[in-house]
Amino acid sequence: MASNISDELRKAAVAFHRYPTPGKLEIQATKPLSTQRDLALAYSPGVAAACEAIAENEELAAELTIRQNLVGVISNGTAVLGLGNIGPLASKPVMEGKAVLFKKFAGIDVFDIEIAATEPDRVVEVVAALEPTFGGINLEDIKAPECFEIEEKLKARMKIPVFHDDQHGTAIIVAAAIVNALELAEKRIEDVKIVTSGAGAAATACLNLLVSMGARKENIWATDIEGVIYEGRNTLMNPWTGIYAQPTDKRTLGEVIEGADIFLGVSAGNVLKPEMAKLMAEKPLILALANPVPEIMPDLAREVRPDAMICTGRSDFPNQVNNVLCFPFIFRGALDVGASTINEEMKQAAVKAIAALAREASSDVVARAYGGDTIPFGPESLIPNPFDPRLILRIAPAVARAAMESGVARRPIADFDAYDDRLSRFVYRSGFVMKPIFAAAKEQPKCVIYAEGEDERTLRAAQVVIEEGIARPVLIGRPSVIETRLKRFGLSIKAGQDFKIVNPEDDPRYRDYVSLYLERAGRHGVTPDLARTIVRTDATVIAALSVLRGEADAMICGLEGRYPNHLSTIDDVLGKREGVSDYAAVSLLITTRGALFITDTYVSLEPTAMQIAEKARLGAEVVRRFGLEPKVALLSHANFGSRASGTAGKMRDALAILTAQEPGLEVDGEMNADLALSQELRDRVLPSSRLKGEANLLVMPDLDAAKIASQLVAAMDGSLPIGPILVGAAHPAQIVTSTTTVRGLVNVTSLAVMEAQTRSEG
Ligand SMILES: NC(=O)C1=CN([C@@H]2O[C@H](COP(=O)(O)OP(=O)(O)OC[C@H]3O[C@@H](n4cnc5c(N)ncnc54)[C@H](OP(=O)(O)O)[C@@H]3O)[C@@H](O)[C@H]2O)C=CC1
Ligand SMILES: CC(=O)C(=O)O
Ligand SMILES: [Mg+2]
Repeated sequence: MASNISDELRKAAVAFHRYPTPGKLEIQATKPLSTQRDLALAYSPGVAAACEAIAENEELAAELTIRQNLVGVISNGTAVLGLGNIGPLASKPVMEGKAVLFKKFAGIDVFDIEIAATEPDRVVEVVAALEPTFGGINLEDIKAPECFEIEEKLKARMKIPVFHDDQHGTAIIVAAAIVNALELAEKRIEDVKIVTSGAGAAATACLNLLVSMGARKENIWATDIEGVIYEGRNTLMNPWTGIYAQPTDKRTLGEVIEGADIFLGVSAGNVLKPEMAKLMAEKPLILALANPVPEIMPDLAREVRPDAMICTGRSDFPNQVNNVLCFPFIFRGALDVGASTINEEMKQAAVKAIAALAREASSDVVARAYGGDTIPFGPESLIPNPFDPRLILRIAPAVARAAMESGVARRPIADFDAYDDRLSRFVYRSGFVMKPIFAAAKEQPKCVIYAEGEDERTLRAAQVVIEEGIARPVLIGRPSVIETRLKRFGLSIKAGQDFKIVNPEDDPRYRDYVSLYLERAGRHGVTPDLARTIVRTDATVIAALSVLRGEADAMICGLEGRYPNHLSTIDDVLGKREGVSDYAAVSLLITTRGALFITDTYVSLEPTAMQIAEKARLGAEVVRRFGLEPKVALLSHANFGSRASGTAGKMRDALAILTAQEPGLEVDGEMNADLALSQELRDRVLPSSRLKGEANLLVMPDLDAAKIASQLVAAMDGSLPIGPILVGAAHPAQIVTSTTTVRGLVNVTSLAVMEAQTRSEG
């Protein structure tokens, strides 16, 4: 039964599931339970009030419980991936996995439920009885033909969406891929020959959807473990697949594959042989979707059919056609309008949204910003990448609208702009913020030199950066120390092979470095003797010199020592970017409300109005790198002239300067922080404010305010801090802090690489 995955991946996956706690999920309370009063509200006696309210009006369950955001992922383990009938208990990792995907991609909570029942009526009884618990039911990995009967009966009985993911999630994403592939191949769905391997849950639903889109039954050839589904066959037949029976004496996949435009594999690994692929029509589409082993491995298919468009269900090849691109988002839309079902209109809306997203022409900047397909639309990129944050933004509203228009929405959305805003906030809160930066970095990894190359965090970050193809690291440090530590920490990267070392105690470029340093810093009180010592001992100087000499594209320092000292070295050696009068440090916090940028958190103690305006402009530049439009608030203790104090006046002056310099920038001030984050509050004070919605860049009047505010927010909210991000240097240079984590270093590395790419383009 062992599936064909490498030993290395198998071990890593088992460890992943085992540590640090068994499994992939846990339940978290969303209300505090720290006092007796909390307990009285959450539990007896207070909870009775919520119960009675629902007993009187059941719609209130959507407001008083998690039901409307809770989906049951339910399996009986009879068709688990392509592993077959391995039973409900063994299916649990997949169901936990689906639960995590629902949560990560769409913010939907899930109880995974594995039931020990195979007889359809029994499964129906168990699931139907769960209706009070859930806002929707996602049936998973239940084999055909039982799955058809189970779903049909549940749909008839339940007033919430019941969706068999392997049927419809798969059909939707397959249809989207086919729409796009046919356009590229210049073929029409009415004309193409479609051959399946598999005639089960996924295959049947895919074919039904394709027929509803124009595919012709006489062009469809379904095969399963017994071969071709033909008229008169009486083994392993059922009414659902029977409709695709062909009047033919051909009996095997090998016989019917000839001239096929589309191979749809939803069966088992390695079923499509290279010699069969050879027989397909020109520019064929090969959908080898069995998991974890596809019907044909992409390299093998490519070898025999260089003209083919090839998709698999896996994350490690391009064109991942997997229902993960659909189920989180179709449920998001359905739940958000209280849909009673997921109907054909909603499915078609999802197909269109996915197909259109893949084709969306995006400028370089937008493609990077969204971290989606860096490969432009084409044979290698027929559908969006599962991490494309636009998936939720496009599919959920399209599905919600279709539900409303087709009359199945119990809680229609009144304001779609506000809904879009809510979805965007979800996207940017959930760690997707860094995705575009990682995607951009991986596209063209650059050479990054790390000053503190012996630090454990640098070594661990280097391992990640190399494995993920984000950058080519150079570590400053003693080779023997680095080697010993790599061994101690169990890291596999190798000096010379995966990364380079610059050894300050023994570097042939030493003399050149000293004279360059003198050239740059000689007028800052550095004598030749001092220069010789510094270049041997100060890793930040060495890092900056190698960037200046073009030996590295970007530098990172700051794990040790003080921020101002690192900045002053960078200033001595690299200097400021042309047209910039001062540096700024922008801190990004991924808060529970979304991404919040704060400037200047490290550089200027008491900036002038002119400097504040510049910091706002540099901050806006950073916000744009994340694909966001800056919404800038100049913060103060006063609101729009409410007090005549000095700092309020300074922020007002800064606004005037900024508006003159960059009239298109959405900025206002001076204002309090609460006004910056609430349109409603702002409307009460200055309804005509140029700032709309929530500010995402807060410009602080001085360093105290910036540092205190960012640390307070991070500590109270548990926000994820990214940065500080240094702007204003003539070459890419970043200064982290002594508390930066390994993940933090990886984040800053990606930002530095992205900046280096922009410089080399410019
Ligand atoms: N990429 C994606 O998003 C998805 C991929 N899949 C994959 O599709 C496959 C099928 O899933 P599903 O439809 O839910 O399961 P089902 O059990 O409902 O259907 C499986 C089908 O494949 C056939 N089959 C099994 N082994 C072979 C074989 N060696 N040669 C030819 N046909 C075979 C079965 O035939 P018979 O019944 O006669 O035994 C049956 O028709 C799995 O590998 C699954 O991982 C499924 C859903 C989504
Ligand atoms: C992806 C999926 O649902 C499956 O392979 O079963
Ligand atoms: Mg499945």
